[in-house]
Amino acid sequence: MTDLTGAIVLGDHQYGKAENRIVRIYRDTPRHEIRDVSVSTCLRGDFSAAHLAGDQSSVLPTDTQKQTAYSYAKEKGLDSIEEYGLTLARHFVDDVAPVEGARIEIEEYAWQRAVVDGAEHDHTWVRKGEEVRTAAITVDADGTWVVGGLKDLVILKSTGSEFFGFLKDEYTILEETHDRVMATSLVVQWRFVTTDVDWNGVYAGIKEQIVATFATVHSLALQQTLYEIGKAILERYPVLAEVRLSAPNKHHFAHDLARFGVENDNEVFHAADRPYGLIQATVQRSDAPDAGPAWSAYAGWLS
Ligand SMILES: O=c1[nH]c(=O)c2[nH]c(=O)[nH]c2[nH]1
Repeated sequence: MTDLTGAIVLGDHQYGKAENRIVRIYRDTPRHEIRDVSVSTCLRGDFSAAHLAGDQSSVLPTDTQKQTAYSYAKEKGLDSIEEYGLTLARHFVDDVAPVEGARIEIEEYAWQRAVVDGAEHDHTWVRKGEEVRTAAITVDADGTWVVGGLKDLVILKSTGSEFFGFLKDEYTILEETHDRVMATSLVVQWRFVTTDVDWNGVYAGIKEQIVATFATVHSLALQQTLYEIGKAILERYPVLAEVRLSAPNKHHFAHDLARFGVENDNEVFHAADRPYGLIQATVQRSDAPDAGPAWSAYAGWLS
């Protein structure tokens, strides 16, 4: 082994307040509205003095970033997480001198209006167990990047899925199937090429497209389904350059009931927890502009 002798220097660094849990109630009329988000703020620039000498003169405290995130939920509003994140990111870059770049990562948790005596209630909601909406906004001297997305969209089809013709070697015991359950918990993120967007409308359309494509594509593999989902999203929305997808294959194994003399024609399954196949793909336009720092994560930096 060769010992290394080079000088030790500070490399990439960034800092901020992760996972501010902000709930914004709009109560200007008797029918209230709710927004429930987790906001991570991250500042980029030359903060080396703080790391190397304990000099905080360029450091806007993470507490200040947190207070700004809360105040902006009232001052600027929270109509869409993309617009709110853009406003926050632009503020840090434009108004705080040492800040060269800002990244804002947001998750939004959906609430559904409670139904009481057959009518929607004005100020009570039930938390939706569905997907989490996500956004990642990056602003720096070179530009602005918005990535929208969702995660934890758990979806299952009970037929219309096959897996056969795969490569086999001496360790292959998997049997080919022409009818299986396909289930996953989707993470999908899409990169915009503009900020002139109906954020909430596009989000609703993309979610609808994901579900429809998963349901209607006769799948020969989860890989094929992911590509078809990404392609359908890009075909529907010219404001997008690229879609990234990650999908655990939530295996459902037909349980052996023959031992009891009971037939099991794809009716009773063991829903396996782990291990799981993990299939990931990027689907993009051939003329997609450079992604810059769009995918350069904050909260998941080392994960
Ligand atoms: O859709 C699938 N893709 C795979 O790559 C794979 N591998 C496996 O064992 N089952 C599956 N299913």
